[in-house]
Amino acid sequence: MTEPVISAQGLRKEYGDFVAVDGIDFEVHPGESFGLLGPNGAGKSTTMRMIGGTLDRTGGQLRVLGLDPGRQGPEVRAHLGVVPQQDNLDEELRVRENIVMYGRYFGLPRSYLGPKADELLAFAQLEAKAREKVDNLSGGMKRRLTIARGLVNEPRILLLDEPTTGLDPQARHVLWDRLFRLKEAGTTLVVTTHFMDEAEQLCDRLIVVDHGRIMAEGSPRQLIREHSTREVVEVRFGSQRNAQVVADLEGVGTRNEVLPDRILVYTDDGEAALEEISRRGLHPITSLVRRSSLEDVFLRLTGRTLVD
Ligand SMILES: Nc1ncnc2c1ncn2[C@@H]1O[C@H](COP(=O)(O)OP(=O)(O)OP(=O)(O)O)[C@@H](O)[C@H]1O
Repeated sequence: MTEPVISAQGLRKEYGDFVAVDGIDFEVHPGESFGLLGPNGAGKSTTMRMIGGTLDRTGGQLRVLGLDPGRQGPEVRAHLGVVPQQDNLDEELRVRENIVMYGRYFGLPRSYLGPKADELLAFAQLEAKAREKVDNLSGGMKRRLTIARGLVNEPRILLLDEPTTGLDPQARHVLWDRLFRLKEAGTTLVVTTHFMDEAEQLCDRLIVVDHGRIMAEGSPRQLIREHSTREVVEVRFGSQRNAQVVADLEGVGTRNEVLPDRILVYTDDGEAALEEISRRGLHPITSLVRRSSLEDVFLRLTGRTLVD
């Protein structure tokens, strides 16, 4: 097996008395797309900042490309691309200049940066916007520019903190496509997200985190297989009746979850479960059968939904 590009053992971060990251272990291998999936406040950004060497850990071991980001921050950052949660583009500069100036911080020569900026603008589908003010870009374009900027030093690892939060569905798909291309080209991606669809789209392997701890680890498919059933039936009886009806649904699937607006019936055969529900004389206002997702895994592991 190849050496991991990131390895954490017992990684810990305390803010005063508060434990934000509570002794987590994980490894990221070259070329993989690795995810940290968890709700707001789970400790994902804190972990990313420790990897990027901008926040000191308070305990445990952390190695990034064989280096200690706590003590060798600049050396580590030379090989990393960072896409923070909030776009921090320079609004004073035009689109292309944002990439060039960022490259200057790395001490990269202008002869390299000119052609590199054009290559990255093409990659980010922003050639036509090269001379625009950053302010005139849409949210999706700003994210793509932040990613392009993060690639200026040809990083071995790209850290993406909540890459598509706040974007509309179409912009999210364009972004996922760009990230998929990077991964195909061999860049290791580390992605934090609280969107299960994003984790399923992007990640080969992920850790599910909650309250600074790892709840589970594996590929999306493995996690679903281990912690959920093949299918889920979602039935709605109206907010008043959901709680009454749940007892009548006992045994239809292997497990039920009652959410405020619906009941989830976990089963390997959704159509058969629906037939059983109507055989029992229960008539939901709406029903649908779907495949299990990482949202179901999270609900199973924590008793809560990912996005409140
Ligand atoms: N500087 C700080 N001082 C005190 N507490 C902090 C500080 N930074 C973060 N925290 C707390 O640590 C916990 C983890 O925060 P973190 O930002 O890592 O979570 P997250 O999983 O990335 O969530 P989000 O998506 O909301 O950023 C939160 O409860 C947060 O309030």
